[in-house]
Amino acid sequence: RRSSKRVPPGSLGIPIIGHSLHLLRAMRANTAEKWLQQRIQKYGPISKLSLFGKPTVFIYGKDANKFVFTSDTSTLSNSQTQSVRALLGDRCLLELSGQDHKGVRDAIGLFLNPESLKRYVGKMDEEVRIHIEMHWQGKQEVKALPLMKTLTFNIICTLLFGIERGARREKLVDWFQEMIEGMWSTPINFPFTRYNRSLQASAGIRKMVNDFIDEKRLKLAQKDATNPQQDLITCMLSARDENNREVITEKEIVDNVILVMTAGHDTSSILITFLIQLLANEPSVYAAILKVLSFCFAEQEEIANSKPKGELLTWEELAKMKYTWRVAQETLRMFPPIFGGFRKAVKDIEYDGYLIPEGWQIFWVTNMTHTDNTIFPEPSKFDPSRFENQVSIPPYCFIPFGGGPRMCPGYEFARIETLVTIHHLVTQFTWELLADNFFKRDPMPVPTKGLPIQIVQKPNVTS
Ligand code: HEM
Repeated sequence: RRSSKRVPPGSLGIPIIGHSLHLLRAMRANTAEKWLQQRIQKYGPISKLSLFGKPTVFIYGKDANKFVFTSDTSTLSNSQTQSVRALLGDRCLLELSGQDHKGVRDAIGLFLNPESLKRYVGKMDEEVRIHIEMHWQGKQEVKALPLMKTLTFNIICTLLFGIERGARREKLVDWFQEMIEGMWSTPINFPFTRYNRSLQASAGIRKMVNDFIDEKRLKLAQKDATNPQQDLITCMLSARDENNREVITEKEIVDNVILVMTAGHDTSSILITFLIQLLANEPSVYAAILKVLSFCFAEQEEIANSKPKGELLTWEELAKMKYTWRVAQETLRMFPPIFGGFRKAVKDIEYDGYLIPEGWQIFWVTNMTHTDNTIFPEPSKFDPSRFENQVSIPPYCFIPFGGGPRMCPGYEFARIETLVTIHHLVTQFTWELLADNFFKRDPMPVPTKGLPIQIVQKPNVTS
């Protein structure tokens, strides 16, 4: 029986196209928040529209976030756009629910829980040092965004998947960039469309990941892998039920390798890029930031000076980088890499006096609570001290990593790679911006020119 409630106000727009082009255009012009604010003014806090071919309800605010992140699978399921599903695969975590979701998430979590991550800090540090030696030292100008993408991709390849440096890794990174570019595109599959190029890149990645799986399977059979949990692929291959049958199918391994690589490198690279932008040595432009920069520098310098030159960072030292992490959190508040996401109503839902019909999408947006001045006073001011007392921030209001059972499992991983990278950058270099700091959302926020910076290496560097 249908509820007597009515669906939220708004219009579903032109069939198929709906409001997707409006939203994508606003994101590219960096006016998506304004576009949504106009909807709120016109229709109120809950309204209907049509996005990526589906009727959708846009909701925002603390209660809306709580509803999205904590509703169980009998009410809401995860929902991706058609292009995301086609590119990442229908057995990746984003598509799974209930026990299927839990099983795969537990396997991935084996690598991403803080206990395991403690072991990775030194390796992560090595990767960052190699990267700085190859791409920063001896240079006067660099482009931060592409470099951070290379760094975070290399970290994931080495640490999580044990994929060695070389031609294959480089091919893989090219395909990833190509695939990601079409992820939020209109799914029109004709030769030369963005979506078509992404699909081709995704097929290339799939083939390569299948080859990695074959190699790791062989090593496992030869008992070469003394520690079956040494990388994520080997671990998923080793997972067995009581009858010694593989628990995770080969397709699930492929889909989730692609998901973790996508979710894990683009997001962190954007966070670090925005941190580099904020910590630029531009006192005339960023007088307020100068204080942040000097606090951050003092914290990192103290850690660098407390240890012998060349010694790798430790988990305990990362725990001391409290101020730097607050700067990163404030960066995530103002420039969340993930703009928002979708869930699907599994049944007719009554929400806030309205009916959300079964099958409709629900669109949640990070920025709307991050820039709400009742939660974060003076939201356009960059102020890391907001995070000094974490409990003062109400639950479900700071949501760069989502929340609830689907909350980003890579949170700690991202924290470690951000802190290690910023440690080396601020203790070894100063930098100035070489272009304006305008950015667009594509769909993640990216500085339009890739953030070119002029760098100066500090004398007597302690690294
Ligand atoms: C600054 C860095 C990062 C940000 C801002 C971020 C943000 C997010 C967000 C908003 C979600 C969706 C949550 C939801 O739908 O409720 C998510 C999911 C996910 N993230 Fe991250 N992420 C980051 C880094 C990482 C890293 C480093 C990894 C892996 C190494 C990772 C792996 C994943 C996975 C696998 C999911 C899907 C979880 C699920 O559906 O159960 N992320 N992330």
